[in-house]
Amino acid sequence: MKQLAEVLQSGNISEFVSSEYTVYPKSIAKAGGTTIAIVKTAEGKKLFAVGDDDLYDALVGEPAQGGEGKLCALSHANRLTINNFFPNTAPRAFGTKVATMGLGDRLGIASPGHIETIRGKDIRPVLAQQSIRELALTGRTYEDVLDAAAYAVLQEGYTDGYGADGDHLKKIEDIEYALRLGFTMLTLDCSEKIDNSIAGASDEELAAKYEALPASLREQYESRYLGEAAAVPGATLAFTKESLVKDVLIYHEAINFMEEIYNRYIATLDREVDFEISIDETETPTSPEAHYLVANELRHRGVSIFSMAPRFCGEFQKGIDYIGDIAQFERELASHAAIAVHFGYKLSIHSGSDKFSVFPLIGQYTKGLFHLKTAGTNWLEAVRVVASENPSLYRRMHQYALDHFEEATAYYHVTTDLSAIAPLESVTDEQLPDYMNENNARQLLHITYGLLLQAKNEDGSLTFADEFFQTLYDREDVFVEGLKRHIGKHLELLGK
Ligand SMILES: O=C(O)[C@@H](O)[C@H](O)[C@H](O)C(=O)CO
Repeated sequence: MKQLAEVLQSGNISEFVSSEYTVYPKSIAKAGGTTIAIVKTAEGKKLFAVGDDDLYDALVGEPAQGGEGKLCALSHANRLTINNFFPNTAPRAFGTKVATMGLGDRLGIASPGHIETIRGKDIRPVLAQQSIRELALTGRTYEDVLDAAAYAVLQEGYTDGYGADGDHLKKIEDIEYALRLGFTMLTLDCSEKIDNSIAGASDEELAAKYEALPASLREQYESRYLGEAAAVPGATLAFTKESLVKDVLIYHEAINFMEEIYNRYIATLDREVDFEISIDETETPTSPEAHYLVANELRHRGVSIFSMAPRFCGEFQKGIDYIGDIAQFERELASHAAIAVHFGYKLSIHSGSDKFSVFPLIGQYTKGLFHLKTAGTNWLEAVRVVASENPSLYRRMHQYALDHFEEATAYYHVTTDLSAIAPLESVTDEQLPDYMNENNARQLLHITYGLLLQAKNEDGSLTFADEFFQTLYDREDVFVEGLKRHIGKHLELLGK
């Protein structure tokens, strides 16, 4: 470590040679008289610091061998110190004028590869993006999520800014949890306030429900939407009394919820937060008219949003390409994108992983100004690494996923055909990575991530996770290249 201290202070990192550990060269940073760097050791990544002032004193670590400097854990406390001395390692809001991409990292190890993929492009990364569902399934916390993203930004010397999205939040306590930690994006999941029963209600039931609303409210809706046609350039909108009644009954409570959370939190914060509305995780596809209604009501109520995630026609399932009539998708996308432009926010594409057949349309109709959310596909790239570098582990994980698939379908909507997946015994080790190119196998491994990562043996040890993370640690170069290739394909087709 003495040599490392010397080369860090001299700035001649190229002279550093060690059999014990390697330095991430882009991580070298100075604040006052202290220099830090992230190093890869046999025991994991550490933060090395050498110096003698505030930053050095604030970092918690052990004296390094050789007496020069100290070796610190990539801990939550040290991350907060790093944030204080290096502001670019703290998340920020981006607003509506730049394209953004949610790069959800369920493992806490994907962000370096994401940064290398997105660096220099006309789009900014939301590296710290996880839903409460993902935290529950992986056993992680939002502190873990932020820590991992911040250390990745330090490791990669990334200075263009990154976001932190408390994703698919439904409960007040989860919203407050994310905001308390400094999350810079809030995705409000309104699915529990959307009344999906309306789609199948009889005319009598619809009339009774609608008449039960206050007359003043009904008159307000009717005067706004049944009078003059909505004038949104590029959007085809046609309200009828029948469609208006349904949309009001489907979304009225959700709109109230959006307004409540905005007024209670977003409007009162002393900092910028990108506020996203999610109405995508629901059975009811969002018609362009319904999208316009929600957006227009929010405007009338003074609610300003960063992005809106409608439930598009067709299927945006996890980890696989778009399923549906692409011509209809294009027609409706044109209106959805025009509505977003009209009201001054970005269209957000959830379950954005792998929707290659519609990415060019999304880039075209949003004019390159969108928010795209991915998460599962990044987990699957890690699984691909295991399939190529540790076939025995992959086979055990694959079998476990087959055995526990039904349990996982409680969390995610998929139409996976397990019978279409090639039997493990028919696949050679060299062919294992090909599973990640087959939709049914992709969804099998996608939705079982929580069960796989938290599986335990009878003695309480982790069945797969320790070996899984060690494999990814040993072959992080393969993981980075896989993410650059796969997420790079997303960006290229989106026109970025
Ligand atoms: O799995 C989750 O809960 C999230 O990744 C969620 O699916 C996210 O909002 C998303 O759409 C990622 O593609």
